[in-house]
Amino acid sequence: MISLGSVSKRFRHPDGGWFDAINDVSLSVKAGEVFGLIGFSGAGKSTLLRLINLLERPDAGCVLVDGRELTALSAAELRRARQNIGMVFQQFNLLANRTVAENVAFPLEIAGWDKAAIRARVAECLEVVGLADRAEHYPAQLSGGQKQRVGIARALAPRPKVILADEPTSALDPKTTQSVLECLADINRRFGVTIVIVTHEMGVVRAICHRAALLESGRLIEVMDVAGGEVEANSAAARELLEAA
Ligand SMILES: Nc1ncnc2c1ncn2[C@@H]1O[C@H](COP(=O)(O)OP(=O)(O)OP(=O)(O)O)[C@@H](O)[C@H]1O
Repeated sequence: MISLGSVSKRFRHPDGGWFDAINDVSLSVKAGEVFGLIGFSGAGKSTLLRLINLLERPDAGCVLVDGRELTALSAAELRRARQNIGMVFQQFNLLANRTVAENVAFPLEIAGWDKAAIRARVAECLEVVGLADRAEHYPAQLSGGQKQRVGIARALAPRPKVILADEPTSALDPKTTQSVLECLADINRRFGVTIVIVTHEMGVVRAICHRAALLESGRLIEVMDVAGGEVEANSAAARELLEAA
């Protein structure tokens, strides 16, 4: 479903030099997989996630999603291709002056859906995340976990094949974290949506990932399998993260 071929991304330092945030990373994510990107702070996890939908454009390498080479598309084609890729953010990024239903409707309005189809799809997605009774509430009236469920419903609304989640539970307490991860796992199982999730916690990898890539200083260290809730890791960096968990 997702293939990154030798992608690299560098940023300019304030001192004028360059900083390699992602260095020659290749990896593939299978259709229907929940795939983690894990590593310590500054490892390049968020940058790599944003390279998948070209929110960051790689300086080198290619990005394929669902058989399309995003790096080769025109701006208009890329806008359409991105409708196939939902995104969930750490700080939820909800529109404060829109109700829950209006937030979920937002990407469908942008995509030009008609009003009746939007109404039906919003109701469906709020049902999936267990917030049907909050449709007319505003974000400020919700708990953190509920806000993130709205974020997930909004990402799911355009029927994407891929959802990218950037530290979706980092702002939440452990119990709420569990329920938000279950919500994502449920969406993966029921609709076969491929999910890539950035985290610095092995607990998150154990809870919902099928595999996870470990990043360090912008490089891919290893791709770990997760079997029966146990992470199979070989590198010293992975063992350090496992011990910290
Ligand atoms: N737009 C940018 N301009 C300059 N430097 C950037 C930019 N985005 C990221 N970086 C740098 O690239 C490196 C990787 O950042 P990134 O956010 O991808 O790491 P991360 O592993 O997600 O970290 P964290 O867990 O702290 O969010 C960091 O050193 C960061 O300061």
